[in-house]
Amino acid sequence: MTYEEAILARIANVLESRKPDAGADPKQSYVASLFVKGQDAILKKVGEEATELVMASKDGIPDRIVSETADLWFHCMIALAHHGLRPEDVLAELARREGISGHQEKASRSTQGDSSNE
Ligand SMILES: N=c1c2ncn([C@@H]3O[C@H](COP(=O)(O)OP(=O)(O)OP(=O)(O)O)[C@@H](O)[C@H]3O)c2ncn1[C@@H]1O[C@H](COP(=O)(O)O)[C@@H](O)[C@H]1O
Repeated sequence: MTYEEAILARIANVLESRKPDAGADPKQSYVASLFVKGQDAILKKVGEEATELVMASKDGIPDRIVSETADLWFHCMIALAHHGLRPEDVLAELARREGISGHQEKASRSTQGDSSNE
């Protein structure tokens, strides 16, 4: 496991420990408070953080772009955890896609009769 993978895995472990059935206190833990509020609250934060990243990117301030991207990734990890998924699942999917052009992937979808992205 790389240093970066280890960071994501450690955060994912902390997220698991913040779930209601793990006994985390929503008054003490931001993550626990989001889990208690439920999926809609988690997804609302994902949407807000995505919008904040868009604004930071338009402003072109590198520190803010990094900070807002961290916020977005973090809240995406909470959304994954809500579904029992882990960052390793996303890394595996990215690894599977490595070297496959997006154009090539889309073309192969249309020859398979997948019209979901038309
Ligand atoms: N990486 C993070 C992290 N990034 C962002 N945040 C929080 O996510 C929230 C982002 O919301 P906003 O930027 O919109 O700020 P806000 O207006 O204060 O938030 P809201 O009131 O709208 O929810 C803030 O409260 C941030 O502090 C994080 N909270 C926790 N972590 C990690 O999660 C771990 C567990 O956190 P707790 O569950 O709080 O102990 C921590 O040790 C960290 O490793």
